[in-house]
This record gives sequence, C-alpha cells and structure tokens, in this order.
Amino acid sequence: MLRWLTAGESHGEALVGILEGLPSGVAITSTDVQDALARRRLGYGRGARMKFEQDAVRILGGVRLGLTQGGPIAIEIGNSEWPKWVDVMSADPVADPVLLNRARNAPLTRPRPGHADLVGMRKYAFDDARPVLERASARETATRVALGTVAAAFLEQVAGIRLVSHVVAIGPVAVPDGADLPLPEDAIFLDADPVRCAHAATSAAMVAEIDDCQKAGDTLGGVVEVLAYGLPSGIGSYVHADRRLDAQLAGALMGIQAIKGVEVGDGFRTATRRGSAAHDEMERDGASGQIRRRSNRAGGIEGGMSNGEILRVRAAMKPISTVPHALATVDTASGEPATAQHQRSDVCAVPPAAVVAEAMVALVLAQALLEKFGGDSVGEVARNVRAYLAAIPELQR
Ligand SMILES: Cc1cc2nc3c(=O)[nH]c(=O)nc-3n(C[C@H](O)[C@H](O)[C@H](O)COP(=O)(O)O)c2cc1C
Ligand SMILES: C=C(O[C@@H]1CC(C(=O)O)=C[C@@H](OP(=O)(O)O)[C@H]1O)C(=O)O
Repeated sequence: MLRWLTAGESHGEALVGILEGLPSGVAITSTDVQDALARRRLGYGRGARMKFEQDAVRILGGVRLGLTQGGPIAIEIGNSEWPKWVDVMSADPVADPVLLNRARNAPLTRPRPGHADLVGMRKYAFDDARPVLERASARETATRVALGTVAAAFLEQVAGIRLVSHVVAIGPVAVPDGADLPLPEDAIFLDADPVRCAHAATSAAMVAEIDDCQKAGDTLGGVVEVLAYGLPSGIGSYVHADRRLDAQLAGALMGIQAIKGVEVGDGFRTATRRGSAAHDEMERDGASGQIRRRSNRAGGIEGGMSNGEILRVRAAMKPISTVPHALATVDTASGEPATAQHQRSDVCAVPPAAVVAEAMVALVLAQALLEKFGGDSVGEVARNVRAYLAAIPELQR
C-alpha cells in the first residue's frame, strides 16, 4: 500500500511530506524534485509571493545515492521567507509582546467568502483566521508535487507510464473541442507557455483575459486536464466502490484546494449524448492485430478500470477567493459589516493547479499499480507487469 502525508504551514519554516510503501530502486534526486517545484511556481497571473519566495528541497530519508530504498521517503521544502515569520509562526511561545504586536501578527477577523477562514475559526475555536489560512493555503501543494514527482518516476521506471498536464480553460476562454492532446514530449513547451496551454491562439486569449481581470480587481478559475500515456489495462476494479480508479482519481483531484468539479473523459458532455455517440467502439487493428478504439470519450476508464487508452481527467478550479475588489463580510471582532481581508493574492492559479493535479494523478496511479502488481523493488514490479500483460489471451489483446 502506498500512503502519503504532509505537514506544515504556509508561512512556517518548512513543509514536510512522507511517502510510504514505494519499492526500492526508483531513481530520483533532489534536483528532480526541485525542477518539479519550479514548474509549480510558473504561470501567468500568480501573485508577488511566487517571485520572491523559494522552495529549498531536502530529501531527508528513504533515498540513498539517487535510489529509493523501500523505506518511507521524507522530503522537506524549506521556506526562504521564514526569517520574516519566525516569531509569528514560532512553534514555541514567544514571550516578547513587542514581537507579538507586529503588524504581521494582527488578528485577521474579516473572513474571506470562499476561503476556509470563517468555518475554520468556528470549527477549531480560533478568534483569528491566521491559523486557519496557514494550513488551508495551497502552499501545501508544494509537498504534494514533491511526493508526486517520486510517484511519477516510479510509474515511468516500472511500466513506461508518462503523465502530462495542461490548462484547457481559464474563465470563459477555452481550448476548442477536438484540439490535439499534448504528448509527454510536449511538457517542455507547456512549461514555457505562460498559461500551460497547448493551443497557441487560446493561450494568448487566456493571457489577455487574466490581464483584463487583474485590471478589474478580480480573480479567475478554469479547467485543467491530466493525461496518462502507457497505462496498462486493468488498473483499478469494478468489484467495489472504493477500488474504482475513477473514484480514486476524483477524490484525489477534489482534495486540491479550490477544485470544485472533476470529469473523467468527456464526463458531463457524455451525459448530453445518445449512447451510440457516447461510447468508444472497438475494432481489430489490421496491422497490429490488437483491439483498438475508434474514439476515447471514456477517457481511458471503463468499469472503474483503466482500459489501455490514454487516461484523461479534468478538474475545474473556482476563482481565487481573495478578491482584490473586496467582497462583503462581517468583522468577527466587532460584528460590523466589513470588506474581506486582502493583502495580496494570485489573480489566477490554474496553471500551477495543473501541475498539482498531475502530482495527484501520479500518486493515485502509483498506488493502484502497486495494488494490482505488488513488488518490493522496481525490477519485481516491472516483471509482474510484463507477466500480466503476456498472460492476456491473444484474442483479448
Ligand atoms: C495553486 C493554488 C494557488 C492558490 N492561490 C490562492 C491565493 O493566492 N489566494 C486565495 O485566496 N486562494 C488561493 N488558492 C485557493 C485556496 O487555497 C482555496 O480556495 C481555499 O483553501 C479554500 O478551499 P476551497 O476552495 O477548496 O473551498 C489557491 C489554490 C491553488 C490550488
Ligand atoms: C504560497 C503559495 O500559494 C499561496 C496559496 C494561497 C492560498 O490561500 O491558498 C495564498 C497565497 O499566499 P499569500 O496569502 O501568503 O500571498 C498564495 O501565494 C504557493 O503556491 O506556494
């Protein structure tokens, strides 16, 4: 079983992630993790913080000389801004009231509609939203990307599975239906695109939409898509609800801050079609002799199992809730009407959300692959994958 856990606050000293259950022999370095984190910082529309803050990666355990050892993998992501927050976020009590009275530590009592502030204060009995936003913040997704990088390396090294993520909509601007899907080799171009969009004309329109929105003091959401190439048929299962691959992917994607909808394949559009235009017809390919599909509307999953086609999942992100054109709220210290707290914020964080979604898909697929094939070393898992594929009867291939 593959398990993972993260700890740490947005302005704390460091975030920490642990990944337990990964076999030995996965080649991974702190540079690989650092590069993945740099991809998560990209994206037109992000706030000032992304420019000055740095992620300092240290692999603390589970990897030796560039290879996983089979034990839990611990990764620390140090926050370069920590010196500014050292007293506000100190784990131990800070005695000096001068330090405590700094502007940075003034209680936040004007909760933002759409953020976790108000309900978090009620639930954990705080009279200040600071501790709520510190942990609710998507800063935590840096850790998920770090762990997802290790999971993605495992997928590629045992079975040649490769992931790619891209942005298909920002606000009302969307990639046209039927546009070519990006390939794993396109990742380098996607990283270079300001909004991680594979369609050049749409990318330019998305940038213009973000500019427009920023001028209006507003924020934007959008839709991201993750593709997995090379996933063998038969990952996940139809036999029980919690073993369905689509259910696991949906849960993992919905667990990302601000994600409010998940679609597998054509998802909601499929619901508008007749059956004859909704499913992926089969035929035997003359050249390879293998069964192939005439389309991939299902997004590579049937009956809660991968079906050997490209896995395609989408996640819809709501607009950032820290809206500069401040929204109405109530000051919980005075009870009076107020405008929601706002210092700085992303205008649009859809491009980094795509990178986070890719990491979540990697973690789910790595867990599902291990559940199907087992194995304690890369070699053993890879052998099990090959043996399973070789045993599929000729006429079912
Ligand atoms: C990559 C990323 C960056 C985000 N940046 C911000 C931000 O700068 N300001 C903000 O208010 N929310 C931001 N969010 C969204 C909030 O974290 C999220 O809305 C909040 O935790 C409440 O959770 P919910 O939207 O799932 O209800 C971001 C989310 C992601 C995935
Ligand atoms: C720090 C990150 O994202 C943060 C996520 C976030 C939120 O509310 O989710 C709010 C912003 O932080 P702040 O309120 O301090 O400006 C983002 O910058 C990051 O992605 O590394």
